[in-house]
Amino acid sequence: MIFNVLIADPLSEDGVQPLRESEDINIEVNTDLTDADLIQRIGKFDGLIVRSQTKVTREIIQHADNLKIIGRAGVGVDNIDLDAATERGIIVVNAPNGNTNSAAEHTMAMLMSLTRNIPQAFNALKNNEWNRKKYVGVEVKNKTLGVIGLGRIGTEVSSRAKGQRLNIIAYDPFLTEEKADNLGIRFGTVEDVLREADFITVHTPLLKETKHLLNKEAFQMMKDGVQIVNCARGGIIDEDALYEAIQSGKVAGAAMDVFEEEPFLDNKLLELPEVIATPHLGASTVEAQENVAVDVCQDVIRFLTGDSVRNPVNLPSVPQEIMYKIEPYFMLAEKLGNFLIHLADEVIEEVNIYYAGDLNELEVAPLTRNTVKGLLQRHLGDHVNDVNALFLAEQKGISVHENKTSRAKGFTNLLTVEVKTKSAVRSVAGTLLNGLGPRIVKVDHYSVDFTPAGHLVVIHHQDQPGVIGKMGSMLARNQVNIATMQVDRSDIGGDAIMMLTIDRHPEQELLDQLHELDEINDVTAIDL
Ligand SMILES: NC(=O)c1ccc[n+]([C@@H]2O[C@H](COP(=O)([O-])OP(=O)(O)OC[C@H]3O[C@@H](n4cnc5c(N)ncnc54)[C@H](O)[C@@H]3O)[C@@H](O)[C@H]2O)c1
Ligand SMILES: O=C(O)[C@H](O)COP(=O)(O)O
Repeated sequence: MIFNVLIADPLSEDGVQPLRESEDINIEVNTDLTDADLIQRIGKFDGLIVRSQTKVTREIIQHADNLKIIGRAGVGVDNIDLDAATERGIIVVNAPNGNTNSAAEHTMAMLMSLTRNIPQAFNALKNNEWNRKKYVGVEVKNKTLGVIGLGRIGTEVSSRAKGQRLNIIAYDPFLTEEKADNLGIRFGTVEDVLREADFITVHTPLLKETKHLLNKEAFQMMKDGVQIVNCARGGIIDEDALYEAIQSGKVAGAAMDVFEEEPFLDNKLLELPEVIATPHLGASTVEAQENVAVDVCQDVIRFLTGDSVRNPVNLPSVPQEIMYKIEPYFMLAEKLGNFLIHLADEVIEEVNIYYAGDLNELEVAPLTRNTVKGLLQRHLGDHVNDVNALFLAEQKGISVHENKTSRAKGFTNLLTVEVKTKSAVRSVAGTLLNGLGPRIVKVDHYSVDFTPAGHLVVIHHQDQPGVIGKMGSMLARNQVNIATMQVDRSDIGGDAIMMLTIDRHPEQELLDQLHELDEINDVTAIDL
């Protein structure tokens, strides 16, 4: 199968080259598409790669009938409707590390330009104005830099700012006093940062909680003459409030790389001499663009050719060394889900997944997604995948729980899936046998041992002499060959199970005839 990938924003050729060379992928580079063009054309693409310019809206995603992956060559994914992508089972990947250094360097350049009026002075000079008095700046040494958001870029900025002898106070919901001590910075609340800093730089994503984080009230809390830097995302600062704070003299200046509306042109902030700005250039270096293009294109290739991705945004990221250990269990998890859904006659309300033995030691979230995918596939078909399995389960009112235990009842690893419906609890357990692949070893409380593949028949019957013979003759009369067979019972003469693997799909009529036998309570055919 050949996959079509659209590159909708300019990307470094270093990243694009491997896509071009891939035998499995056809690329189209078209960086001039309007929203309407995209809506019209997106249907034929399996992959879409963008930077921050293209807005991948819900409407575009709704028209993306074949889209499997959206790659963002950069960090921020606020230009992509993640919920819409997840709901449609489209994986979103980004390139979170490739531009950290460039963004941190740009932040420092902006801070230093701001404090020394470099852009304004240069501009004046260009206009033949030699004015040394007007452009007197301030030193940063021994002043306090407030950092809001101490992730990759915030941390890099802090370490560079320490080199400028700035004292750092930072707030991040994941920052502890201990971590701050190790970084040689001070830990504070947002209010501490706002009150104590001489310069404030924001490095958070744009989220509901960070939208207008720096607003009128925040500016009021700040020191008089504070200077602000935003090289993260437009919208973290309320631009109207900033304008007023500068006009009132509360804020002495601002350096902005990102804006609420981009492109940022004809904006009143640009009329203020205290504001310096760049057109979203934080990641615009040769090195950063090579890095992010390579990272995102590699992930797109990996995904489309069946490998696991390194930087998923709408799936928890699992380190390679852990992925390597759990990947062999993927098929087992999915098959157990596929099998079990056939035993549940009513609407599933709850799924419990028990990880035992070796599995107890592993990060099992991807296995849970595969199990749920297997369960939902019977009714939702290909619409369900790793990305949306848990979302769809939640949407259908099914609660999913993971449980871990070291006791694997004689197996080195045991994966048990249990579903609860209004009136029943059904379960199946499987293991991965060295060299033999996945095996199902328990159906409800019965012990069995079969490969979860091919045409399976589960028969619940009464443990009486002659049942197996009757069943065998009936299949023989219908030209159905039995490949493997397992029998187990709860007690002598009590409820029992037969697990058959047969060589072809059985007709419903045959299943009905089996069911009509007095000793047989239930017959379920399952094709895996
Ligand atoms: N200007 C550019 O060209 C450019 C380049 C790269 C990245 N960026 C942007 O810079 C920002 C940071 O990128 P990063 O790679 O460091 O991301 P990151 O995920 O490593 O760090 C973001 C940090 O913000 C913190 N955070 C979240 N909510 C917060 C809140 N309410 N208050 C304080 N902290 C909060 C998170 O805990 C996290 O540590 C993003 O918005 C990204 O899109 C811009
Ligand atoms: O979030 C990012 O990575 C930056 O904002 C860079 O955006 P860009 O790819 O459009 O330069």
